Amino acid sequence: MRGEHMAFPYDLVMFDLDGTLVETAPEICDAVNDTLHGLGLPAASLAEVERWIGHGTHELLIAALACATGTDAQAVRASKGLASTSATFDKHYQRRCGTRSRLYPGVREALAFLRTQGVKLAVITNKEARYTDTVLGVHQLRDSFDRVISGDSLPTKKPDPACVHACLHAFDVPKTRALFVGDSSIDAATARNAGVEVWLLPHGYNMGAPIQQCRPDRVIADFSVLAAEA
Ligand SMILES: O=C(O)COP(=O)(O)O
Repeated sequence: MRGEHMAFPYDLVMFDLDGTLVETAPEICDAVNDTLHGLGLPAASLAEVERWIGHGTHELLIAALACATGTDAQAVRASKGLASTSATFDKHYQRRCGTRSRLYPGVREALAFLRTQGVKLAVITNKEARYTDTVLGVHQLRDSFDRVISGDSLPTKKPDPACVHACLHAFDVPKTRALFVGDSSIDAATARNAGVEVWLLPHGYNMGAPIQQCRPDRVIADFSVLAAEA
């Protein structure tokens, strides 16, 4: 039931970052191509980069190098040059962060609204913490969340449910009062593994597959739906 006197039905909302709160692929693509160009390798397309998002930025770099060199991820992982290429990419990505990323419409308003409802807010991303921090910083989002868990914050990353369990435990919220909002099959699997409800947005990065295939509890068109729930 909805109505102006109804409270928001969750005490904790956990958001994915890339493709959910922030459109990050264009500047990740720039940083990848800065790196590939420096190695004399062919550029990646934006569509390819969008498909590689989901398992963390280091995995994305490995996928890009495999594609550009015509090898596979295993060969790239075993290659001697990976550490220095990774360090080069790191510089490029830190420099590119904030140049071509943008918040999706309604994000700031939805977060502000949920705050007024006393809802605890978390980011759960597979992005490494050093990049998560830069992206949240350039978009003035660092103070918007009660907890941020990145791909290297815990011994495991999504779809392992440990990240969700950590938030439930930190805020003493039962599973039934927690919601995961994401954009991919990884987010759907994380939420299911943790036993919490999952809503997915169709505007992000789902490795090229339609979001309906993930069978979320709901597909939501945009962030206005979050405010409409109260
Ligand atoms: O960096 C990635 O590949 C994934 O990030 P996400 O978990 O925020 O979608």
